[in-house]
Amino acid sequence: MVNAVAKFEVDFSDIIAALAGPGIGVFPNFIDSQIVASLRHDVLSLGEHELSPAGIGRAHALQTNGNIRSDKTRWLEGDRPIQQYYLALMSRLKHTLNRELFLGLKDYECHYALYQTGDFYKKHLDAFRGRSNRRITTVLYLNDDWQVEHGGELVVYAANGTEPVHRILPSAGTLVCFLADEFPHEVLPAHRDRLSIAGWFRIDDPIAPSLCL
Ligand SMILES: O=C(O)CCC(=O)C(=O)O
Ligand SMILES: [Fe+2]
Repeated sequence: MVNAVAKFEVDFSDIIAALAGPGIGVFPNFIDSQIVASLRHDVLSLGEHELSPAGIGRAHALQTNGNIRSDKTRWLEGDRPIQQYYLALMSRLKHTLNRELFLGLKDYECHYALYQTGDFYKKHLDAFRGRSNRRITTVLYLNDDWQVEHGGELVVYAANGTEPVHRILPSAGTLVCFLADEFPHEVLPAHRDRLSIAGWFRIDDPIAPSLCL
């Protein structure tokens, strides 16, 4: 099935415009529903022991802190064809971002995240300017038929304030993309299982080799 849909074309032009303009964009139906279903199937096929409590902070000082976030994650390493498909798609996006916006992105890393009932991720930034190699955050949601009453919204705040600028339902196929050091955001508690793939484009700047977040 993956091969049959691998030729599915994804248009990146709206993402380029969003990142060059406001620095954030929300793209419903970004990915074909068959692909989303395969990704969902892939994460649901993982056993309990294959998902770990999510970490906070830099890789070399990674700690888990259930007061800040309570989801479970698993990094995508291309173990199965559907993961390879998604990583290849993001690699194409990386090349397009570099070509169009001269961002010098070197790498992309992403993990599945499972928020079970009651799980949350308190307000945070994904990167701190000058102290992180993460430049752009992507989140793709995998949840069919998500309703407002299921909670679990991603609330994104203005760069310099407490004003929410986006409230995003984690609906299947929706992609959110934003500058990682500009937008504080939080995941509100979900009332049913909430699946996503959170990822980051990185500049692995040799000037700051030890900055890993
Ligand atoms: O799942 C989401 O909506 C956002 C997750 C997030 O903020 C993160 O993993 O850093
Ligand atoms: Fe985040």
